[in-house]
Amino acid sequence: MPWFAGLFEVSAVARGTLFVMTGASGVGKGTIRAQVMGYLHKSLHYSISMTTRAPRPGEKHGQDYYFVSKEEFEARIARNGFLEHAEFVGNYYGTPREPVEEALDRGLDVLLEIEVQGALQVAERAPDAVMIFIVPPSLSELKHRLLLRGTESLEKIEKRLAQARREMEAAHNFHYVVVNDELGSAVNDFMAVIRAERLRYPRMREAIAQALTHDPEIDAENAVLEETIRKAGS
Ligand SMILES: Nc1ncnc2c1ncn2[C@@H]1O[C@H](COP(=O)(O)OP(=O)(O)OP(=O)(O)O)[C@@H](O)[C@H]1O
Ligand SMILES: Nc1nc2c(ncn2[C@@H]2O[C@H](COP(=O)(O)O)[C@@H](O)[C@H]2O)c(=O)[nH]1
Repeated sequence: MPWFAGLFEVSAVARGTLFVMTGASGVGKGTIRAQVMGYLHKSLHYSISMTTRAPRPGEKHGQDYYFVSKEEFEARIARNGFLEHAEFVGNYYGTPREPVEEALDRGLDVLLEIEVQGALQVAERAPDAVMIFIVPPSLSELKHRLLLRGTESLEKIEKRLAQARREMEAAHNFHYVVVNDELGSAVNDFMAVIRAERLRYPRMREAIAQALTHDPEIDAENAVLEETIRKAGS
């Protein structure tokens, strides 16, 4: 059997890739995600998380998060309804399992934007997931961004910053690191990771199978060219 025979047995839809973006609170994950989704909204499914934190002004249920009670969240934990979940500075956050599995099965890539403990759970449960760690240019800049964002009290900002120092020690567990200094460069780097991952061999099996086919129109032109060259040489 030729080496490429298996290429033709590719299932109709290749499973999508799971991309996990993590990093300290305030590093710019949500900002990068919004831009990336602007470019890739047709091929990348953003997983909407569930949380017990109260909505911030302007945040919408079902768009920014599913805002639920502690009881509802714990009931979902009990029925294994999360791909991952974690407690972060006094609230629960989690990724509902089913929509992620469904999108991956449909061949869509999926993006999670989650904190570090949850990302490490995904790395263990889904070893094929692509893990991307976002870092700030400095801790001073991280604090500056949280202060300017103005969505948390000073006390909560200090808690998030203390957590950030611990989280950055976990950076070695991730495949890629993107520095979010200048936003445009960070978005480009993030997009480069997605582009490169989409060119990995398992995703390119159909392209290789296609490369081994013939096109009758080009074959006919080739025959004419061959004949012309042969005549010119005789
Ligand atoms: N490259 C950047 N330069 C300057 N400011 C930035 C940059 N990226 C994001 N910001 C700003 O920093 C603040 C925090 O960004 P964002 O909310 O996206 O962070 P996050 O990592 O999603 O935070 P959290 O984890 O707390 O949800 C926002 O006000 C955002 O506008
Ligand atoms: N483990 C998970 N972490 C999540 C999820 N959704 C969001 N997050 C992260 O929580 C913190 C705080 O978020 P905020 O909206 O209150 O600022 C931040 O790092 C988010 O990325 C999730 O489903 N699981």
